[in-house]
Amino acid sequence: SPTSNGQNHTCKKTKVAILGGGVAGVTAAQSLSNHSIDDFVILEYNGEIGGRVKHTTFGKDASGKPLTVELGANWVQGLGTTGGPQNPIWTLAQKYGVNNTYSNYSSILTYDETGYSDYTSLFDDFENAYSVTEQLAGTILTDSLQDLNTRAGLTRGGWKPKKDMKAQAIEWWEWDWEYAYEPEVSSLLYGIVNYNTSFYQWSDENNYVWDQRGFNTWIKNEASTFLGKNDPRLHLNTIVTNVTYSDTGVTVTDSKGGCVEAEYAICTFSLGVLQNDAVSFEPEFPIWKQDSIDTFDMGTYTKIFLQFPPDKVFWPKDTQYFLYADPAERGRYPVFQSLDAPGFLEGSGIIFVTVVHDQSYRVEGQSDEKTKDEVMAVLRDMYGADNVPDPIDFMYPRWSLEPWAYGSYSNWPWGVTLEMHQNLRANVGRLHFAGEATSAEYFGFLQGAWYEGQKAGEIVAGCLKGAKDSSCVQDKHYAPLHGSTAVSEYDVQNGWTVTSFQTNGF
Ligand SMILES: Cc1cc2nc3c(=O)[nH]c(=O)nc-3n(C[C@H](O)[C@H](O)[C@H](O)COP(=O)(O)OP(=O)(O)OC[C@H]3O[C@@H](n4cnc5c(N)ncnc54)[C@H](O)[C@@H]3O)c2cc1C
Repeated sequence: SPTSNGQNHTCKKTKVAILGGGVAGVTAAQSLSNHSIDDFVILEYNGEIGGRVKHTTFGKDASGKPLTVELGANWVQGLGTTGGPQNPIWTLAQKYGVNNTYSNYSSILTYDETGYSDYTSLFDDFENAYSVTEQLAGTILTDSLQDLNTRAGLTRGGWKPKKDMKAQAIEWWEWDWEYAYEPEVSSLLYGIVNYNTSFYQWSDENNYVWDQRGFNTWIKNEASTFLGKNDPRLHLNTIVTNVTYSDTGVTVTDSKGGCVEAEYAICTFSLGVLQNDAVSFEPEFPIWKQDSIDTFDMGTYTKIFLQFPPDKVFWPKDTQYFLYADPAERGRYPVFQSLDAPGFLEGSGIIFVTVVHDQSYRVEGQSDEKTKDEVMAVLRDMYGADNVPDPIDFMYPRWSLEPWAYGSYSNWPWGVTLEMHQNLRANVGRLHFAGEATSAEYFGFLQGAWYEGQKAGEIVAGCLKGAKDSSCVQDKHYAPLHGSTAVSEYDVQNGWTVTSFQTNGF
């Protein structure tokens, strides 16, 4: 029979179509399951679940066995206290015995293009400024003041790196490394709130996962508590191309012409996927929704892996991090992280360097060879040309180009309100949204995806149980969105003498 989107075959019918099998998709399905709603399908682009929690093999250990490294999420961020509140990701990582080690951010040495150079005292300067900035964010929130960008916030605290490349390297370590964007474009208010919700609510520890089964082992294990082996509800290698939604249902088509007709759908595609029109939505999203998709930022975070002969490791083995201040370009190969350090992949000879945003685009757009040459030149500046042999393996992912992600994780641009963010979260008809980016409190983090997936699952379960169920809520959205200067204030005192726009339009 013809389907609602005109295709001439029968659609598979189900109650809920879950679009994407990352953390949010899996927790959404788990919520439905917990409500005894078992009639759902998960449509996933890749050949396995986990989404941006993704690993690959890289290099070899002493016995010739390939090693596993994480291309995406790598840390549990904000753990929690025993008996106290815990990050759900930490609870699950412990439940499945995921191997991890405390990231000691004090275990760091600093470098510039001449080699080792101790500028660690700048950390204290930054952190003093940051405390002032935190207070400021608190005032902005409680007094509903206008948001600032983080640059202005840091300046208020007395932090002004200007052209001092060492100070810029410190700032990159403290800010860009987490948000994947510069302070200039990041919200002071929501950047600080985002830090505090995880690190003050639970604990300020970040544990680095080096489990050789891969970090996504907890997702797979958790999914197997409600999905059977080869469960027919899990459709892997399925590329969704069209989502047609209304107030009565959602029809989803994939690239092979397969189709699912559902009473509800939960879309967990990344902000990058939504921004890049990788999937068509019919009807087009309402303006309030589309604007919010286009307003939030999708950051890119690229880890570049190198393996050296384990007996020729040239960096201090007892140290976790090495910060490099490039003399000309901020954020150019700034943080090297050793996996051949106590508690990690000891004896592996693996080190990796991380870049974000513009440097990610640059690196992801060029050849492996070119990037390798650049990184090697930096390492030889840091440690001396004679000490640094050629790597025996080299690899990095290209997140900004992945058609199922188009980036790594979202960031909150400055000046953007909570209402605008709510428009990103809110459902359109029976199409609901969840994922890292829809989390106001934990955007960018695994916990954000986890809570949002759970929330969407709860709402849809409530709706399926009966429209009167109190958990079946229409998400709030704001249209139009107010917040700029009132027209009456466009006057001479405010430097505005042209009045024609008021009579003739803009
Ligand atoms: C490099 C990197 C480092 C990170 N580091 C950390 C970290 O250390 N700690 C932390 O907490 N978080 C980290 N994150 C963020 C974390 O990985 C994400 O917040 C989380 O995994 C997002 O889950 P999600 O379910 O919202 O989205 P996703 O994992 O993106 O899930 C969405 C799913 O939809 C699928 N999909 C997309 N398009 C289609 C389509 N057309 N058809 C069918 N399926 C589709 C995708 O394949 C994917 O599986 C990092 C992310 C990256 C990339």
